[in-house]
Amino acid sequence: MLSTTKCFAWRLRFPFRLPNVFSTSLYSSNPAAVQTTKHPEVRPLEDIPGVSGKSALPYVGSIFLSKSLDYKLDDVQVKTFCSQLQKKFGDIVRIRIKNNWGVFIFDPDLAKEVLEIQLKYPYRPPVDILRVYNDRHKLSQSLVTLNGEAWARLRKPAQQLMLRPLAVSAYVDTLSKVAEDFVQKYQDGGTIEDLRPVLVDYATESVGMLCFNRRFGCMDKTGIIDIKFIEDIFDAVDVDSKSLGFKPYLYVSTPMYRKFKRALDHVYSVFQVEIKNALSTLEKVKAEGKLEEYLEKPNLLYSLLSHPKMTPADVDRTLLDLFIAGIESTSNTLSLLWFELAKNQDKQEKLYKEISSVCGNGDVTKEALANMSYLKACVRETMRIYSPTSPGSYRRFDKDVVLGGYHIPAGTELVLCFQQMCEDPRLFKSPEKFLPERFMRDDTTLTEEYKNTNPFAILPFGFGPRSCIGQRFAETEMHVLTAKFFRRFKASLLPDTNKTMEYKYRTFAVPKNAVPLTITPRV
Ligand code: HEM
Repeated sequence: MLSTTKCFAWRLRFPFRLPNVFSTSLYSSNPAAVQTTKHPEVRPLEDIPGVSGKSALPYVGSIFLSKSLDYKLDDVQVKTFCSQLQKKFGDIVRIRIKNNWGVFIFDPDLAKEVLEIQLKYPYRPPVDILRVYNDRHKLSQSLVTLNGEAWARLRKPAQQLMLRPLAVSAYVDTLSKVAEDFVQKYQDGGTIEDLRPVLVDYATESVGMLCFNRRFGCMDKTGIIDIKFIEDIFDAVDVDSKSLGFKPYLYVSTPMYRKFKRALDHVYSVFQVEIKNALSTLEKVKAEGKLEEYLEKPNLLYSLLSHPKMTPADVDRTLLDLFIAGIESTSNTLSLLWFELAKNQDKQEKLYKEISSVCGNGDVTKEALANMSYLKACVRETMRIYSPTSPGSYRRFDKDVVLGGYHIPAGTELVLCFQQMCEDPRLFKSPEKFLPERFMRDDTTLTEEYKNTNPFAILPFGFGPRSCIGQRFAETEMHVLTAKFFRRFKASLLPDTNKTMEYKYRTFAVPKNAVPLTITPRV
């Protein structure tokens, strides 16, 4: 029998915490709006298959529901919980979330309907512990702690720079040298004891370049950022996200908050120095009349500072968000991708052939990457097998809407379970297999039934105005390094390595155990 704490825990393992739903004012549906959406064919929310009886009671319903499902509290419990909901009720499920209703969606066409509802300011629950830290230190809030107009004001300038198509070529230039240094480190081959930490170093070095146009020295351990602190930040965010809404750190200094504060103080102090140095370099090159030449290289910091609507404080907070979000995400996805490539030697060979034929004797350029469709399919397939976040995306509308013929009152919490969709054999044939070919239109090795995938079943970076702002950077970072590395080395798992990857969620999917790799230089 699960304890009450455990029963609640599923609710708190979402990558981005659900909001405090005790505030009824947020959730009371507007009767006028209900009327406008009513239609003879539109059925009420209560008709959505889901909980009844005690499990439908406000506040305590989720306890009864959890008891009625056979799920175990483990690191992938949100996944287990969602799978059980789907098994029991179907592809659209209504459950109680505190005093509100939550609707879980397992059908890509319904997910599409949700995502296509235009919202100027899509809401996402803020990263609370960071919000509190900022308040306490009288710092401005940032992308991950803001919503509404305040969020949009910060998002717009950063998005213009980071997600425009031209950004990719700038990123290739930025990242190529970092990736080359990574590959050089292993030029003689040998064994990498654990992939994750070395890829964390690469990701930190890369995102340091994005933010400050300078090398931090993470890959040769002379770095000014102590990576341990980044992990402490994610640990604390993770613990906070399981806190059942009880936040003692709001009143007393808890060990968890102290850990978070110590880590963020460190990162923030490095940032202060970096920003100061970057500004004095700019002053210097301006005084020397070399600004134009200096800015030939992409310079996010300068571009954000020059934006008329960004204050220096906004810039500093935006860069900090990018820096922190940018490390755990790509390093873990890369670890999982390389594990799959080492496990599936035939796929690795196919990738090697693509890289060699596209690059010839030349470098991995932007043009070359544009022609590496198998590489991109490998990354996509990795994110299908190991959904980077669990269970998927979250939406909440401030007006009533109709979805799949059901009336959804304003404030209902909608959870789009992409993780389950990605593992659904109706949507992806043989979902347990690593088959990048399913995303290759021109490939003839798989039959059409493998390839008939619905794009709304796999959205690892989210969708729409609030999707991942780092998507292009992250993809380029993974593509450049993977192309350079697998062109140079053949990688295999050690003979006693478990072929089933065990992983957990710490906001992002993280391998539970060390991932060792043997690498042999290709001649
Ligand atoms: C494999 C790599 C990555 C994955 C899978 C990923 C995934 C996501 C997802 C799912 C979201 C939330 C989208 C939503 O709520 O609809 C998000 C938001 C965000 N990501 Fe990423 N991300 C990755 C890499 C990065 C990188 C490299 C950066 C920074 C350079 C970054 C910065 C951010 C930021 C700042 C947000 C919040 C955006 C906002 O609220 O406006 N991410 N990411």
